Amino acid sequence: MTEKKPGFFQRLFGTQPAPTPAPPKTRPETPVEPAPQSPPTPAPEPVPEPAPVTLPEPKPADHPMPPGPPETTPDYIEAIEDQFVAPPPAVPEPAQPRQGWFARLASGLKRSSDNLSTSITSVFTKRKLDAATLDELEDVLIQADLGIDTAMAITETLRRDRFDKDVSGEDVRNVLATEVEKVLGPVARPLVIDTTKKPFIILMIGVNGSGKTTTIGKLAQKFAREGRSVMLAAGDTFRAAAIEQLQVWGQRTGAPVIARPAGADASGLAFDAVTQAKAEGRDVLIIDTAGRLQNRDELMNELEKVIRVIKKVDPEAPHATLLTLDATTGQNAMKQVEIFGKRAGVTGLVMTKLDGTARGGILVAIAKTFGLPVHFIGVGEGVEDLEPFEASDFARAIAGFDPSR
Ligand SMILES: Nc1nc2c(ncn2[C@@H]2O[C@H](COP(=O)(O)OP(=O)(O)OP(=O)(O)O)[C@@H](O)[C@H]2O)c(=O)[nH]1
Repeated sequence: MTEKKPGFFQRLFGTQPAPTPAPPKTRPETPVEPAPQSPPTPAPEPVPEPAPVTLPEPKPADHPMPPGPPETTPDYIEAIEDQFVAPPPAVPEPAQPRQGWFARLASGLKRSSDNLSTSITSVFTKRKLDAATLDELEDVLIQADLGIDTAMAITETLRRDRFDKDVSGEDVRNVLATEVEKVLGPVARPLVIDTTKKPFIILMIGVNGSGKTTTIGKLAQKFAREGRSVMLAAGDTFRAAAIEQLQVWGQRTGAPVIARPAGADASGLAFDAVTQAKAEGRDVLIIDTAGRLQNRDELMNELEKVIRVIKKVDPEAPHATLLTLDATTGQNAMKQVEIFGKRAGVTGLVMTKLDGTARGGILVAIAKTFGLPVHFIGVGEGVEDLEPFEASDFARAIAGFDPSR
């Protein structure tokens, strides 16, 4: 059970630290050296040299630079090489207190909880609980994507306990929180890093833009804070921007990033990354993959190939295959779980962008239907906006209650 700390209200309603923004999807900016000042007169003084830039010692063994396809621009290669030669040291960020997370969870789920609360309140104004009201409530819950089973469980509980009595919106939200927690409790399982695996290999999969790369960055940060040595593999070789985005996260967290120029073979890169992480005795290797729609057969074949190739180096790997689900995709997320599960053997879920939707209830329907572990949820783009999934916190927040109590 999560420890409830004092001072939450102050954090919830007062100021809270601005979350660290996610790195941009554009190429990271190369520091611009100051232009030498022109001398005021045409005197023959030498133009002052710009201050030398001190870089950490290069670690070439960490960062091999495999050849890229000929179409790669020199510009791009240079940018990538810069990352390899001079990885900046990790800047450890202070651990954030958990109360901060409750505030982010509540505000992230606000659209979902407001939507539910408003609908529930409108159903339960001046009414005794009768069959028509229960039907209306069931519709509201189904429209909120909670799934038919959970919607029925909630209305059944109310029918049994409160039929023909006055029922307030708050009573209903209490039942909602209890039923949602019942569904989510069994799937709220932490991602356990098995330390006997060196490295523990995590494969991150999902449709385009579902938040894989961002989630990898957030996870790398968490693992680095836990004192683990992390390596990242930029397996989304389709998009140069995705490689660069991962490299920014690598810089931020001090994790070396195995990358090849855009267009390179993703399974070859995965093979090299696993081999290298093994040779270096890394604790965790997180492999990014290109986003793919679950109905694109050839892309799903490619994903299967990546997995086969990883297994050549370590037959038990990947030790975790995490599917990132964008909550805003609503019902389509159900299909994604089904197909990625069949093709790639999903071991756990990360639901992102719960802050960008009023349909956070979809997580409940997914939990009920598939029973897959939900390890983390994301409620924003910042590095602090991803946390291990806790059933009661989520259930309370989605029902519009303070999750810290
Ligand atoms: N609001 C919000 N945005 C998020 C969250 N997680 C990720 N994002 C944003 O979603 C966008 C896509 O995230 P990426 O991490 O690039 O997604 P991806 O799955 O790697 O994308 P592809 O490389 O196209 O497959 C970025 O702008 C992220 O900042 C979240 O929890 N909340």
